[in-house]
Amino acid sequence: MIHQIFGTMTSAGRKMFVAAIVGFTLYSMVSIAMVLLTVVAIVDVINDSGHLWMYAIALAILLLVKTTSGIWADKQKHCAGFDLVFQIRKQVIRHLKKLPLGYYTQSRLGEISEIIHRDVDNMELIVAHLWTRLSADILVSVLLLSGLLMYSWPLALLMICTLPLAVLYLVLALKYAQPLEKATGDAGADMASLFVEYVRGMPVIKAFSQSHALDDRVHDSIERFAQASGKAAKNRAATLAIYGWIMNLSLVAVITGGLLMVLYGTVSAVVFLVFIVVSVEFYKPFVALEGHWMNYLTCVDSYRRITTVTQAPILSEPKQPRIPQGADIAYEHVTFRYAQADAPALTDASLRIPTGTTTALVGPSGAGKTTATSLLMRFWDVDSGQIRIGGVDLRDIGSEGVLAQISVVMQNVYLFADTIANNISLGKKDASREEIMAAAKAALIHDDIMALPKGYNTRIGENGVGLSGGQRQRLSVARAFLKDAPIVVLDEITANVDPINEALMQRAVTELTAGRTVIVIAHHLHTIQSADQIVVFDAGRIIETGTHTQLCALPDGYYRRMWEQCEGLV
Ligand SMILES: Nc1ncnc2c1ncn2[C@@H]1O[C@H](COP(=O)(O)OP(=O)(O)OP(=O)(O)O)[C@@H](O)[C@H]1O
Repeated sequence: MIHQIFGTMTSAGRKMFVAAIVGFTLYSMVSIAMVLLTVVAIVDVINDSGHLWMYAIALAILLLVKTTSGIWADKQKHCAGFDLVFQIRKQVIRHLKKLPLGYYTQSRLGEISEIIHRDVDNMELIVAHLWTRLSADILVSVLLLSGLLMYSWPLALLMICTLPLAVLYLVLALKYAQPLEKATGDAGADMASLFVEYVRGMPVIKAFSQSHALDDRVHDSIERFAQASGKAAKNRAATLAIYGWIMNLSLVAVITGGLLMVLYGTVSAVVFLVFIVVSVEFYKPFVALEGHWMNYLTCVDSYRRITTVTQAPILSEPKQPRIPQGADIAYEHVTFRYAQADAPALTDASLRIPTGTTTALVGPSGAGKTTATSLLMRFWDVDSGQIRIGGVDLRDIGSEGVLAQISVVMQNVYLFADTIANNISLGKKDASREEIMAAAKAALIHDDIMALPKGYNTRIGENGVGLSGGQRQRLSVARAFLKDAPIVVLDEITANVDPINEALMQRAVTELTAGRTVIVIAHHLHTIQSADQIVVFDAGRIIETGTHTQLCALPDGYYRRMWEQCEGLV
């Protein structure tokens, strides 16, 4: 981890890191020099040497050097820490962009946001608060100890007599603390992701307030986090107290041994006094060690979570992407299984969709219709077989190339907190206002937009401005018009819009799909009778393919039974 973190920092960041260590070393050395000078001054002034003003000036100069080096080192350490956080955050975002879209349906958004915010911020601890101080402290301690050993080695040995035991205790205690810190971090990430789910699902939660299912999960997660962090905090407090006690036994040893040596005349009272004062300075880094180590554990834990994003597998992209010739689609013996699933969602599926035709995918819930369209958009790559657009394998076209060929109109339309115009121009970033308006007119949403307070410049979400379900769907049709891709994937509208909106949507969609290759995930059989091809899925397999008339003519066919049931209901 340490090696990788240093590799992530820029050379300017690394320079600031070294500068911070130099600054803190200077700061600590000057602090010790001031203490020693004070002791010498007291002895000297008591002996009436008359150097009082000289000592006062020397102390004032040292104080100035100490303050300046402290401020400088502090600034350098924070800048080095920010450099690291900035670089890691950029790395995470770069990788997030490369991840297949399928990753986002699997992974929880709250968790990703928690990693980008809290875990990446935690990495600043490691550089700013841990390594710079620790490196400087270790350097100063070694220098101090060498000096004191030369000054009076018996007292110096007494000063460090319990230190190895204290450090050994700390190492063991922190090994014990590691799973507690990990549990706290994981519970925090879990709680954050549930909060996001909770806020996003608020309308549903309110509508089904009887069930309280998510309420209970949120409360459980809060409790789990409180319990985990409480346990970790108790353990920290106990570790700190015991560690401090073992270490301070050295101080008792120095005082007792030193007093005996003064009594027997082995050392002078001044040497003894110097040792007591310097011991306090010597122990300071070791007192801080516990906190440093805890920070280190936090960082290791955060780094582990960051790598779950930065090392998530990405789809391989072609060095020289090929451009499809035409908009016909071919599925050849496609098999695909989701990462955590036992059975494949699609098995040996083969299908040909000629350019400019409409194909409806039908079948019971969970049959594999959405998976088939997701694979076409390269949200994931197939496990075996291949999918081709215009005769070229999707893996040779590359993710960007594939998505450029396809417009998607889904039931759940995501709108960004931006202007209506920018929401439409997602399909074509450099679109002019005229092009945006033409697309909106074609999608029969122009009049609705003009009725909004600022027309196309109205921001979604501002002053409570929103769009109805039907309007949102037509806005997504406008996006598709603007994108003008040769293939359209359409999730057929279910009954969640009113008849007027549904009729408008149907007209807009008919206009959009004319002349394009269209795949419709069909929920109503009576809307797809005129499709050029109907593909029936069941348990991940394509079991029937044909026109409505052909499929109805199949004796005991699956589609025929579905159709008869549907007719019966009508
Ligand atoms: N992200 C996912 N991770 C794991 N399994 C999934 C995922 N998405 C779908 N599945 C599973 O894959 C199978 C096919 O699902 P798919 O969504 O393709 O069916 P569908 O025919 O579109 O269903 P529906 O009409 O209800 O949308 C189902 O068993 C489903 O549980």
